[in-house]
Amino acid sequence: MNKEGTFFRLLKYMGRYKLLYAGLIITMLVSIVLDLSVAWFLSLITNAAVKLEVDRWPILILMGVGMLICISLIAYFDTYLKQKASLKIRNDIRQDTMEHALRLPQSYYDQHHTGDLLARFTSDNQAVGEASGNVIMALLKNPLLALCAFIYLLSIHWPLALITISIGPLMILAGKTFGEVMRKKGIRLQEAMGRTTSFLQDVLGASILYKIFGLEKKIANQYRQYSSEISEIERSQGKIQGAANSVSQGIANLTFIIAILLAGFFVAKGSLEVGAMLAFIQLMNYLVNPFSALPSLWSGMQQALAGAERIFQVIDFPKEYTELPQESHAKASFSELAVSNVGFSYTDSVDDLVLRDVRFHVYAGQTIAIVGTSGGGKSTLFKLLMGLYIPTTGTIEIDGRDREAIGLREYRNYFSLVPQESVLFTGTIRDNIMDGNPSVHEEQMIAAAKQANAYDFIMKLPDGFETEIGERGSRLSGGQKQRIAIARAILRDAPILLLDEATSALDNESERVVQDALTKLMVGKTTLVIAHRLSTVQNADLILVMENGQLVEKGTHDALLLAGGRYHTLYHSQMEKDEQSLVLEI
Ligand SMILES: Nc1ncnc2c1ncn2[C@@H]1O[C@H](COP(=O)(O)OP(=O)(O)OP(=O)(O)O)[C@@H](O)[C@H]1O
Repeated sequence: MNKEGTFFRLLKYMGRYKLLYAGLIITMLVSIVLDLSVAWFLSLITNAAVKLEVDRWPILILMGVGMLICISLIAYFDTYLKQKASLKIRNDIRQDTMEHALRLPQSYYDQHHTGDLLARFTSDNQAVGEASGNVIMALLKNPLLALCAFIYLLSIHWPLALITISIGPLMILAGKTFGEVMRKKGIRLQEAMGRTTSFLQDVLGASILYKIFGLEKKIANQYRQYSSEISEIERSQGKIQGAANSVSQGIANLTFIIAILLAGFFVAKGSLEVGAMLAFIQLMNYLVNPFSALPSLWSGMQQALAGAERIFQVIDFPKEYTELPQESHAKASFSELAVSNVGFSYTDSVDDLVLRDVRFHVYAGQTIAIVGTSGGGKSTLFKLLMGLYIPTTGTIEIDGRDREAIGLREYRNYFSLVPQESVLFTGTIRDNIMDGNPSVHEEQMIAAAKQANAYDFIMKLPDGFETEIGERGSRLSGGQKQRIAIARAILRDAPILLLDEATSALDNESERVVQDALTKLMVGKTTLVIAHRLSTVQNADLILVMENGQLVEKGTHDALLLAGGRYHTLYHSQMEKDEQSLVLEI
């Protein structure tokens, strides 16, 4: 997107608050009038002093006090309204970004680091907020104030006014030159911020890992590099800002000196009053200052546009749903899941397929086990079943209808998932269980916890169901987290259950309790289970053996053993390993 496009999109957000901006324009106009009246007031005082008109002082004092009060009031309203506009726009953009983020396809999250996404919610959002309040209003006010001051100057002494205005084109040129460089630096800075946030998120969320592996020094060095990169860009931004200020101040001071020398000369020649000269000097401030502020304002705007561009990249990424889905309700039942000729590539290229010609049927109430070597495509198949990715070739149909015909949200309502390591949200145990179905009653929630073998341990916690579980459940053991996730899945009550090696990360005792909870969860459901331990899948109605993205065998445990193929080899090599480890343990 070009920067004009970005700017107009930002303007649309501002357009939502027309009244607020109308108020800001009014305060801006009043403040311009007040600024100019200060010049006029100066000339009144000076002329009264030169002409020894002492009797005019009471009225002049009253006028001065009146102007001071007005200036203070306007300054208050101006700051308040700018702040309000900026906060409202930041809030709107934040919410739009979130609504889009929630509808982004899984492929976005696989390709982007969440830390980078976070930076777009925070530092980019802040830059945009600054631009839509202070910066844009200053960019409007400054040229207008300069124009009004110029017209006033013309009425005082036109040759002097023309000399003074010559500063304008020079300042605009400086503003454009420095602004463009600042924009590029701005983009680099925001990207570096994104990288650093990603790094911090990884590291701070894995304190155990760096402590155990002694990675502190390595991480500190890496962070030094990230931090130095930010400092380096900020330093060079500082240099550009410094150069912009110095050039603009230089031009401003030069114009100022020339104009004052000439004004003094005209006063000495008697063609200009002393009061007019003072007013002239004050007006010159209003002409020169806005122009000298222009380069840095322009570069601030460019930086904000760089931030806005990064936010709009998220908002423009093709999303899964047009509307934010409503609270989802699991489907009551289903009859048949048909996977036909499914091929899939993460890169959308048929040369890069990680699944090839996968086909099988699952009927209501069956338990299907998916086994095979690492990297064979088991988890990818689950992602396709859950509608996180679309098959590159072939179809997945539930009761004769595919994902598109059913509608994505409704399609996902057929499924419930218990992954290898369950993801819980920061909050209480109750919040996490109720995520399965927020509309159930207390008794149903407790029953689900009991069925998931979680009730006893929850009751032993000081706050029971109200216990805060820490970041992603960090205050719970692996087995406890799995049991909370199972209680959540019980409440969801979806007809198809996907178990992705749900007990593989647990020790024997914990595995037994969780497996028991899973068995209860599986009652009356259709279950697809990814399993590494072949001993756990012997009772499955159908076992699918996957290798290199293909279904190399399928059948029951007994049939596959009899067939003496891949499953037979896998099974026996695992049995041997188990026996060896048993001997070692003894
Ligand atoms: N998001 C992704 N982007 C690109 N390639 C991926 C992605 N996820 C997985 N892959 C690749 O797809 C292939 C299948 O991976 P998948 O995770 O489905 O295997 P798996 O059978 O579940 O393995 P494991 O048993 O080790 O978990 C692998 O070659 C993997 O590198």
